[in-house]
Amino acid sequence: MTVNSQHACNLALFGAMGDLSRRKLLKALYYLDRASLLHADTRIIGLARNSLDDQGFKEVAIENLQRFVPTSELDDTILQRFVARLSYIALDMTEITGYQLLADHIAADSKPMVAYMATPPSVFGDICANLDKVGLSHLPNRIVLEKPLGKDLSSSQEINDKVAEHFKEQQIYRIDHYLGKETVQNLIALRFANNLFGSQWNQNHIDHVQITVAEEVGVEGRWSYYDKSGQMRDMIQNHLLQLLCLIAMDPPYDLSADSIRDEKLKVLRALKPMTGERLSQNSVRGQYVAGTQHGKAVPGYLEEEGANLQSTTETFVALKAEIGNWRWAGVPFYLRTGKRMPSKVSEIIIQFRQQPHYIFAPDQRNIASNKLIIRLQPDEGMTLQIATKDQGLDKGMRLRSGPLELNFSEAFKQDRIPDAYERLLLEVMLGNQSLFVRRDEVEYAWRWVDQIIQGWENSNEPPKKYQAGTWGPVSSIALISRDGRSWNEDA
Ligand SMILES: NC(=O)C1=CN([C@@H]2O[C@H](COP(=O)(O)OP(=O)(O)OC[C@H]3O[C@@H](n4cnc5c(N)ncnc54)[C@H](OP(=O)(O)O)[C@@H]3O)[C@@H](O)[C@H]2O)C=CC1
Ligand SMILES: O=C1O[C@H](COP(=O)(O)O)[C@@H](O)[C@H](O)[C@H]1O
Repeated sequence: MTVNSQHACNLALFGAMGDLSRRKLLKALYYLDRASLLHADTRIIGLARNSLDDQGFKEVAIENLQRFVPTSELDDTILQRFVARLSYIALDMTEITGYQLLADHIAADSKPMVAYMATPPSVFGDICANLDKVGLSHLPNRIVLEKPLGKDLSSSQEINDKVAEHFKEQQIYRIDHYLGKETVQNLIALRFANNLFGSQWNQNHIDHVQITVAEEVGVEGRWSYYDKSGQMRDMIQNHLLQLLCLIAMDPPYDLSADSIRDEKLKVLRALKPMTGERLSQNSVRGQYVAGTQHGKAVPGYLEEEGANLQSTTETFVALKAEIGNWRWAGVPFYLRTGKRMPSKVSEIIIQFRQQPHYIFAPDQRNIASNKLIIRLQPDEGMTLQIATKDQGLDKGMRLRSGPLELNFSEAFKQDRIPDAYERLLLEVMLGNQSLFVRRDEVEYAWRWVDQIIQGWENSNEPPKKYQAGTWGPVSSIALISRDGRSWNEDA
C-alpha cells in the first residue's frame, strides 16, 4: 500500500497516559511507522491530565515502546522518526481550557484531525462538546470511540446521543478490536471469494456453528470495571456477536462500510429472543473458583484483588443462539467464552451436514462429514477436516479423517501478524469505516443481550461454579450434548 497526502492526519490521542495508549496504541503507531504506513506529515498529540511537556511525553513513549516492542523490532532510526511526531497537551478533558491549545496546535495545517478517545466513556460527551466548541467537529475530522459503549441499551443510547450532538455518523469510528484481527477480516475473503464455501453456506449444508473465545487470563486487576460488566457485556455483546454476524450475514453488495454493516445488522435483528424456557435451556453462566493452569495454582474470581465476596458476575457464558431467517433456519450457533480457561483459543467451527445417503460402515458415520476449523488466535489459520479412504490393502473401504491445513504465517511467510490496533488505526486514518461498528449494530446487539441479562437477573440463580483451568461449568457441556453434539475437542 502507498501512503499519499490524503492519509496524513493530526491524531489527538485522548487518554495518552492510560494503559491502552501505553500498552497498545503507541506500539501500533510505531509499527505503522516502521511499515511506512504513517504519512511523513502525520502528527500525534497526546492529551491527558498529567503535567508533562512534549519532551516528557516523548520519554514516556520511548520507555513504553522499549517495554512492549521486542528489541529486535525496535529500530533506532524509526524510533527517532516516530517520536519526532509526538507532542503533548495537559488538560482536564471535561473543561474547555486546553482544547483551544489543541485547536491552535493543529490550526496551521489542513490535515484532518482524528480524535481517539482512549478514555472512560463517561468523558466521551464532554470531549465531543469541547471539540465542537473550538471548531474541530467538522468533516473530515473523525472520532474513535473505545468500548464499552454503555452497559445496556439505554446507557449506550445516552452516550451515542451525546456524541451525535456534535459529530455525524460518518465521522464516528466505534472500535471492536476483533474486527481489526487479520483472521477475522479473512472471514469475508473465505466466504465471498471461495465458491466452494459460498455455495454451501446455509442450512442445507451446515449442521451447526460453534464460536469459542477462551481466555487464559482472569480479571487482571480490572475488578472494578469487570465486575460491573461480566463476560456477557465484555465479550458476547461485542466480539462474539460480531463474529457471529460475519459468519451468518448474507453477501454484501460490495465491500463498502455500509454494505457490510447493513448485512450484519440484518443478522442481529434476526436473532431469536432468548426468554423463558428458551433462555433457561439455552444459556449457561459460570464463575471461576480457584484451580490450576499449566500446573500453577490460580485464585478464584472472588479471591481476585479488590473482589467483593457477594459478586454474582459471570466470568463464563455459553449460549445456543438461533437466527430466524431462510439461510439459518434450524442451524444452532453455539457460543462460549470465559476467563481462566485452560488455554487461549479463539476459533470458529463450521460443522457441515452429512451426505443425504450414507454407504460406508455404520461405525464411521461421524467421519463422513466435513468440519471447517477457523483459528482466529493463536496459530492463525484454517483446517478443513475431510474424509478419505484409509491407505493400505488391508483397509477395504474404511474411512479416515484428515486435515487440509492452511497456517497463515507459514503459507504467507509472514514474520509477524499485525496487531488489530494497527489495522484499525490505519483504517481510521484512511477514512474507511468498514471495520467499525455502526450505531444501530451496537444497539441491536444490546437489545438481544439485555433480555438475556434481564432473564438471568429475574431467575435469581447464581452463576454455576467452574474450576479455573477447565472449560467451564459442566452444564455448558449439557447445553450442546442435549442436541447430540459436542464442543470441538481440538481447542
Ligand atoms: N486497557 C485495555 O487493554 C483496553 C481498554 N479499553 C477501553 O479503553 C478506554 C481506556 O482504557 P485504559 O487505557 O485501560 O484506561 P486508563 O484508566 O488506564 O486510562 C484512561 C486515561 O484517560 C485519562 N482521563 C480520564 N478522565 C480524564 C479527564 N477528565 N481528564 C483528563 N484525562 C482523563 C486518564 O488520566 P488519569 O490517569 O489522570 O485519570 C488516563 O490517561 C476505556 O474505555 C477502556 O474500557 C478497551 C479495550 C482494552
Ligand atoms: O475487549 C476485551 O477483549 C479482551 C480479549 O481480547 P483478545 O484480543 O486478547 O482476545 C478481554 O480479555 C477483555 O476482558 C475485553 O475487555
